[in-house]
Amino acid sequence: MASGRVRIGALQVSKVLYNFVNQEVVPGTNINPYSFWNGVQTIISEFGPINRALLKKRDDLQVKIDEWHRTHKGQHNDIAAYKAFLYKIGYLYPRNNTDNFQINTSNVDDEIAIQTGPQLVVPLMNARFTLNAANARWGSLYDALYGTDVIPENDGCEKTTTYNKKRGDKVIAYTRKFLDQYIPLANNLSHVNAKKYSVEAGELKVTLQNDTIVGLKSPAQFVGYQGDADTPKSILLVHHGLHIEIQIDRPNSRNDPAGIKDVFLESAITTIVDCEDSVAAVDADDKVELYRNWLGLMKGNLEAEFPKGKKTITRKLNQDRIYISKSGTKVQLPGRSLLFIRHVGHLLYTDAILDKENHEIPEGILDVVITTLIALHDLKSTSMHGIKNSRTGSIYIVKPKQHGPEEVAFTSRLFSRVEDLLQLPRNTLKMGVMDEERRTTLNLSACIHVAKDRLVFINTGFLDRTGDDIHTSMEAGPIVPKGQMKEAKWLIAYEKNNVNIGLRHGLSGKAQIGKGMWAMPDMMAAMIQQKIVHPQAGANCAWVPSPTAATLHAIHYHQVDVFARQIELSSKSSLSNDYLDDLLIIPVLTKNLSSKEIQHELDNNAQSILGYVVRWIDQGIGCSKVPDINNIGLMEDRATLRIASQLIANWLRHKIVTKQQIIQTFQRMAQVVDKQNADIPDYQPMAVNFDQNIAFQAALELVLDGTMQPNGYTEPILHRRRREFKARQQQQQQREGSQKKPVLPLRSSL
Ligand SMILES: CC(=O)SCCNC(=O)CCNC(=O)[C@H](O)C(C)(C)COP(=O)(O)OP(=O)(O)OC[C@H]1O[C@@H](n2cnc3c(N)ncnc32)[C@H](O)[C@@H]1OP(=O)(O)O
Ligand SMILES: O=CC(=O)O
Ligand SMILES: [Mg+2]
Repeated sequence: MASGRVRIGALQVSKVLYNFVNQEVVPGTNINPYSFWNGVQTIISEFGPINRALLKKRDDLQVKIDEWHRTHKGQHNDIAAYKAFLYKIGYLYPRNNTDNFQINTSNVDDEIAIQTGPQLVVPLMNARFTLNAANARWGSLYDALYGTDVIPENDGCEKTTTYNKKRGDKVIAYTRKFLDQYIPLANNLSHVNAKKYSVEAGELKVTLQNDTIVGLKSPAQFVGYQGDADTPKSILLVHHGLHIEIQIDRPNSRNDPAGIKDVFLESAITTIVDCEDSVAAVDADDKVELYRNWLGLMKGNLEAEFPKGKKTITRKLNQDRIYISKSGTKVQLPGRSLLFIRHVGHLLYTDAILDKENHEIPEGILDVVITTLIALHDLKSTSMHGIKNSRTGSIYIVKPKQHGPEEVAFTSRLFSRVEDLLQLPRNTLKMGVMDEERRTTLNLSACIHVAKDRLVFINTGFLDRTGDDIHTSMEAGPIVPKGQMKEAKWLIAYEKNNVNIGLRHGLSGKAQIGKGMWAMPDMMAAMIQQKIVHPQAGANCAWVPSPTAATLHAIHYHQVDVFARQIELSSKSSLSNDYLDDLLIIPVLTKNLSSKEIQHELDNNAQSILGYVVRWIDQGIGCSKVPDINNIGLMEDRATLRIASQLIANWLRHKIVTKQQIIQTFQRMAQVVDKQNADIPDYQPMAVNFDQNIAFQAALELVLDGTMQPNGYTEPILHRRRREFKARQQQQQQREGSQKKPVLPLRSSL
């Protein structure tokens, strides 16, 4: 047995994982480590082979679909024939079997069941960001407006090194308007004219400039306050189930007539801490790093120390917020976002544990056993800091990249076995199902059915879903450029289908119907304009990339009453719509592209692939902001990489581009990316030696071998290449005999 491993029965567990579990996780859980590891062994031997069989089924179906397209050239538009074929091979499930049921999930926290609002996603590898995300339940509207393009930088309103009063005044005006819209005063009076907020006999009173004293149009919106009733430090209000806090601090209010220092919005109601597409975790060391951060969240003691400006900051989890209610009793509101954890999908295998045949085990199995063991600290309230995640005793797991009902059922059975192992009541483990693979979308009712007692969300992960659409139909013909995908008929149907099916099966009030990521982290004005479509479509939540985006997107849930919208949608006959035919429309090009259009698309994708991959391979960073060809910083993760690489692979397959053209383009764009990254310490330029640069080779491989990747996933190549990079780095360090440099010098995992 290799050194660095501990034998547990037939398993070989890496020491770093074994020690972490036994020394850091188990104490306080009342779990016997011996029984735990034995149980893990049994689960792996039972579920490992099924995992493998499910993956084989994916491949078998893909082979049949490829063959059908090859033998039915140009017939992909014959939906009836295509559909009949998909039913025949079992890709499509019969429709009517599972149509008539409601989900039955219980013990769900309010944040999921009855609150609507932004859902933040954060890479769990990065403790600094993760803490920020957990604390993003509450966000400053003043900061979110002042710091972003929602207030345009023109007319003297630029962001300057010191406070720009003109810009600040715009922020204040925007916020007062927000208050007038969602917390209106009686008699159509305005917060703009407020000079004092106070509490009298349990009611909020607002004194205006002309000394009129007015209450709220709906007095029930006033929930509580902090400080003295006559001169409160903060006023707590509520609208659409979301809280708003007016903070009053005259000396620090920049001469605001009412002494308002800031307005805080309840923002990231839920957060997904991510072990999947936004992280680069390729071995036991990486996995333990992730799990240790999750442990810190579940024990409430996660901390990160980092330099900011001239100071060193120590970031911790925020406490709950305490107010005095109207009637003088205590009001306690969660200070932190309700956390989900996103595991990896069924495809990944990890060498953190080897099975009896010396094979790597399915990483999804490792994720569920370890993260659930860790979450016992939350369920058993072992936190010394009074920090708690679920108040209903649930553990929220997002399971990504599942292909159809069989795979969802497999996950649910696996969850049950882990519940038994850790003596948890059935359905403690809740499942969020990413509707992000074609076979899941097409059989969504059946997927929900097999998880109906533990389902807490369905979410349109449109990025992976786009990648899967391209790969599945690889042989059908050349696919449209990325920018045109938004208008594709299948995608429009997919978004509607998800909401419809969610409502049909009674998710409203029990589980979230969620929408996808805003992938332009710096374009907040555009987000304010566009992302309102998510609540309008009946979605309880939608993904945002940052706390600032969460605060701004929260405004949309004040604008739209999602539950009212869901009732409206449910009463429409369209709820019974079956979008199947539209979902099957393949986005094949219908007109020839000019060589200029082709090269532009190739350049753009090459730049984003290289910009993302070089940080993934060399620095272990799984989510980056990468400029596109128009210099707009885009959030890139493995799902966006899947789209870009599959699209170019598809164009190569259909001779829209040549291999030579791709290589030349990648070499040219590597120089652009090298320039963009020149300021990163220790950055190794790709353009120095293309043949030897692992990141460059990985990027190219993703495209040139793209058609052969399972379901178009990027993980196999990324993981192999990152391991290669780490090994090379280690060898180099050994050669240099350097003790100083850590193996992963550049990871920003503070
Ligand atoms: C298809 C899918 O699966 S989508 C899901 C995966 N995607 C994600 O998880 C997106 C997460 N977002 C991120 O990783 C980042 O926001 C990026 C990479 C997009 C941009 O990162 P950066 O360029 O470093 O952001 P930027 O410089 O604008 O802001 C950094 C600040 O914002 C905070 N921040 C940014 N994103 C987040 C986040 N998701 N959660 C918490 N804090 C965040 C950081 O903590 C930092 O503040 P600090 O200095 O006080 O710690
Ligand atoms: O995971 C989200 C996606 O869009 O993919
Ligand atoms: Mg995804």
